[in-house]
Amino acid sequence: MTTANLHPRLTVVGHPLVQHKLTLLRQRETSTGEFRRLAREISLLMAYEVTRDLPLETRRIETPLEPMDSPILSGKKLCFVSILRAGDGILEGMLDLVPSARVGHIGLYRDPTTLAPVEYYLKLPEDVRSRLAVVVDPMLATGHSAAAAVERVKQAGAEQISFACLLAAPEGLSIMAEAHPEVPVFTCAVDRCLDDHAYIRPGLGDAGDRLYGTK
Ligand SMILES: O=P(O)(O)OC[C@H]1O[C@H](OP(=O)(O)OP(=O)(O)O)[C@H](O)[C@@H]1O
Ligand SMILES: O=c1cc[nH]c(=O)[nH]1
Ligand SMILES: [Mg+2]
Repeated sequence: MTTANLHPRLTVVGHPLVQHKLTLLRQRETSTGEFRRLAREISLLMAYEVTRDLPLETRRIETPLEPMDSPILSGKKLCFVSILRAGDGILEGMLDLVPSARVGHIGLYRDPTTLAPVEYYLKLPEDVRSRLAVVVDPMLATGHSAAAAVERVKQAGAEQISFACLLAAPEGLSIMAEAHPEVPVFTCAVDRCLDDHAYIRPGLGDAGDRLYGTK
């Protein structure tokens, strides 16, 4: 099956630096500090892809030598929405590239038995509706957390929404295609499948635990 069959608006970020860093990130022996650093670097590179279509306008400026009309980002710009807690490992890198972006947080965890997302926190910027909202989480596994987070952002009035993750399972992409087919999804890789505990295989393990050293 090709990736286009899994999701109509899927981008796999194939840049060699991203792919190299993703391999290091996946490795069992990668330390917590190194994992956090790699996730941040990959996210910065992903932010470059995610923002590729931001609209530009022209501003009259003066260089030291003469005036010119030069391109500049137009209107209200970006809001990153992190799905706590592992989303914060992506947020840092995206903010490195776009330091002025607004930030929202959605606290979600997967119920270990039902795997349904349980919401425990929500705070979005008031003007999220006039920004491109980029929902971030390293893992798109069953897809239920991402689908629920995007739904929340839609309820807040946002009309332009993207989702960015490090790894996606085919199952999660199908759920996103069903629930939010118009929302572009960016990932660094589409892995083989989910296992019996809904972990992505081959995957990278538990992203939150690896980012924060909690296991
Ligand atoms: O696609 P899904 O099947 O919904 O799974 C993906 C979710 O699972 C992980 O979070 P987790 O529940 O482990 O919470 P954490 O970030 O607090 O560790 C991950 O960061 C996603 O949010
Ligand atoms: O593989 C997975 C699936 C869900 N959450 C993770 O952190 N890893
Ligand atoms: Mg986790």
